[in-house]
Amino acid sequence: MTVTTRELLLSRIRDVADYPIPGVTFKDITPLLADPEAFTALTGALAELCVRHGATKIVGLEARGFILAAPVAVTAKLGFVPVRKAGKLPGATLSQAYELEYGTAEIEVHAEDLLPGDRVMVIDDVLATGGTAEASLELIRRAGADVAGVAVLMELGFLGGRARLEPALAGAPLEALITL
Ligand SMILES: O=P(O)(O)OC[C@H]1O[C@H](OP(=O)(O)OP(=O)(O)O)[C@H](O)[C@@H]1O
Ligand SMILES: Nc1ncnc2[nH]cnc12
Repeated sequence: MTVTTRELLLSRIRDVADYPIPGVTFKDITPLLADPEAFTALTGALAELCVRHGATKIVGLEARGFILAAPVAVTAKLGFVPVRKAGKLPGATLSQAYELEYGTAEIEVHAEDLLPGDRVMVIDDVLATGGTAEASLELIRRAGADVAGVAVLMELGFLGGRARLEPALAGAPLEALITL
């Protein structure tokens, strides 16, 4: 990704103070999505990382992760598997509980959508504490698939998510287009 593309993405992210809790600056990506040049550059850069790391399948994390992961999967010509918040998927699921920057949550996947032999790249908008990504890697491995890596638009470096995620990555790459 060029420096200009990184600057374009950075310039389109909006800071919203004190949301959803006082003291937390929320990084709103909607202005970036609304700009076709920035959105295309973003999905192209993430798709390139998926191909570079040999992914054969894309996992997107509900909800903001879906916005990026679906166009990335289409661009990279790979299948897309949704990891959803608990209680949303109709079939037999694997579940994983985890702690968020603000609260706790549980995510699920249809185990049959991930197969032994799949090399899965996880796509999300933000890596904050790393709890969501960590839980998704657990689900991928429990389904019998391999982890190709994790790629996010933004890493909130000051929250230490990279260090938390390291054991679960087990040598797989964590890619962030922008680190704040
Ligand atoms: O690294 P973490 O501390 O786990 O935080 C990052 C996660 O938090 C946000 O999702 P959120 O659960 O707020 O849901 P949303 O996508 O539905 O807004 C974001 O989209 C990531 O998935
Ligand atoms: N500070 C933050 N901004 C945007 N998304 C987030 N997800 C978790 N923390 C976040």
